[in-house]
Amino acid sequence: MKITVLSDGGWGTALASVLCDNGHAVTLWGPFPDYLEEMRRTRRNERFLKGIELPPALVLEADLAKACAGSSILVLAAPSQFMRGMLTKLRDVPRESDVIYLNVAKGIETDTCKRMSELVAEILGSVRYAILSGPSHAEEVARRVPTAVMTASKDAEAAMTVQSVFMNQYLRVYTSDDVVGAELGGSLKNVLALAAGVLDGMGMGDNTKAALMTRGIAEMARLGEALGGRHETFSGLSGIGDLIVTCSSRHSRNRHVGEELGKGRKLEEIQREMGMVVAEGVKTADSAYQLARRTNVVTPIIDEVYTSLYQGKDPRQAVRDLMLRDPKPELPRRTA
Ligand SMILES: NC(=O)C1=CN([C@@H]2O[C@H](COP(=O)(O)OP(=O)(O)OC[C@H]3O[C@@H](n4cnc5c(N)ncnc54)[C@H](O)[C@@H]3O)[C@@H](O)[C@H]2O)C=CC1
Ligand SMILES: O=C(CO)COP(=O)(O)O
Repeated sequence: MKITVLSDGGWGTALASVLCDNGHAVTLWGPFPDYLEEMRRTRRNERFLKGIELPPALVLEADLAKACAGSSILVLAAPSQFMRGMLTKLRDVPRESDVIYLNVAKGIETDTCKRMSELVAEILGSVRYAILSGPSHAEEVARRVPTAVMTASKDAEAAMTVQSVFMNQYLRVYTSDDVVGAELGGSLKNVLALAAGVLDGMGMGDNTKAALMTRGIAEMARLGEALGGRHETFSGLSGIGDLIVTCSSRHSRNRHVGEELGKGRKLEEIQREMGMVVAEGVKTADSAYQLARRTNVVTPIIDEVYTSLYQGKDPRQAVRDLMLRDPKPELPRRTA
């Protein structure tokens, strides 16, 4: 099958390698032709996925129309804040009529607060859409470390196609029909990963991290359900699974940003140091905060991340305020 991966970040590159391993004809497109040329010369993507050799069969193509021609799956691998621009370019390019758009980004557009499926529908209309999500750092998938993810689509056939195309001995893929839950799980966990990093940076303990993750998933599920996701999805790979990996992994960019903030550094300086590498949670904290206001869902941790990032609140004060919220039961009391 011809499959095109749109955007040359770490994740797009790792997934392109999986697809090459699985014997597909894979093309990788990137937004910067000069950088694509450098990758073609070195057969590496040192900017976004260090130390990994690109598969010999992987085609690198700077022309979007050529890259997409004849493809059965277009993997949308741009960070979410660049997705609108990429989809707008894609609209003007000839594509197969039954092509599957597989989003692998984990974020919510700022200003509009749109999930990626909403953005695809707005720009491309009613098309076959699926999302791939779950605990999966590019650095490990590219090294063929056993990993499990899920793909969600309203179109059962599309989900099964994605499953069969990506699945192999080191990548296990489950299917689901909960697109909203999967999109929100993958996006909201990045905001909590920032908080987890802040705790690391401040030198807090394992108890604190476990409390954050447990109360964090409750918050994600509450907001996710209010926005149309299924509660059970947040107990799965795209919920608690991804939250665990992102809050604890040395590979996580979001946890890294949080850790530097927790050491007292400024956000602008940390992001400048990361260059073009993206930590989605920074923007998603804003969208998540807005979505919680719209739905009247109580999201104390997301709110503290938002005020620490955007209103200059001291993260130590944020932790104190979370600890001293009104006492509550963990679960509502059983009446019978
Ligand atoms: N890296 C990972 O392990 C995983 C990442 N994801 C998600 O995949 C999406 C892409 O992330 P990564 O591949 O990690 O990105 P990255 O941080 O490795 O690379 C940044 C990407 O943004 C593009 N870019 C930079 N400036 C741009 C601009 N001005 N206009 C258009 N494109 C621009 C770059 O070409 C590159 O493709 C994100 O939503 C991320 O949350 C999901 C699962 C795993
Ligand atoms: O989504 C991811 C792993 O599943 C990547 O997380 P980071 O963006 O924090 O690196």
